Amino acid sequence: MKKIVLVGYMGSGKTEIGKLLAKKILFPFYDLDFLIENEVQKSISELFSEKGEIYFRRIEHELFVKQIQKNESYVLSLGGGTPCYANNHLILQQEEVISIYLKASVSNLVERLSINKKKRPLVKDLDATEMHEFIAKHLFDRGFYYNQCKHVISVDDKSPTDVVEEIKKMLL
Ligand SMILES: Nc1ncnc2c1ncn2[C@@H]1O[C@H](COP(=O)(O)OP(=O)(O)O)[C@@H](O)[C@H]1O
Ligand SMILES: O=C(O)C1=C[C@@H](OP(=O)(O)O)[C@@H](O)[C@H](O)C1
Ligand SMILES: [Mg+2]
Repeated sequence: MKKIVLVGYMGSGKTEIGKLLAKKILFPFYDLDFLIENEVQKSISELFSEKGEIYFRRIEHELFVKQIQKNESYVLSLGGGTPCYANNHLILQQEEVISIYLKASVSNLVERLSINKKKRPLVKDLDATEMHEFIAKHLFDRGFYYNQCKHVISVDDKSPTDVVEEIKKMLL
């Protein structure tokens, strides 16, 4: 059984690459944000604005634990903050979990997040300069958790397909 778990900052490509990877290796695909939205019947943005981040992190932890307890192979894309709260990073150390950190540079993240930041409450109100400063510090703070992953793949200047092929080779 292989539980392939994608980790990384907002905009690193967890959702897009997870979906593509699952399709390529014929695994079920789960996205933790989607599981949360389905559970509470609200968007992530609505959840943050109506219930606040602490409530979001509780739901995020509960659904992460529930998903990781499923005895099946799958690809699971986390949210950018998942490993950083409620000791969730310790779950990534479980034997059947193949955790992969999709590592992106600050400039690449700013470029990608600027395309569609409205759905990301933590950066939706930042301009390009503010976003660069915010992400640089946030990425530094979160590096400890992201680097607990068993594998690290740089995603800078690589297409989603390139990254998926690299992950497939690594899984062999
Ligand atoms: N390797 C890549 N190269 C270029 N753009 C990418 C790549 N991976 C993802 N993207 C784009 O970056 C944005 C964020 O991707 P997404 O999968 O939502 O990231 P995450 O789930 O990590 O926040 C989307 O617009 C997506 O199309
Ligand atoms: O970095 C974070 O704390 C968050 C990342 C988001 O997921 P993506 O990384 O898929 O955007 C989502 O869980 C929420 O906006 C919080
Ligand atoms: Mg995502």
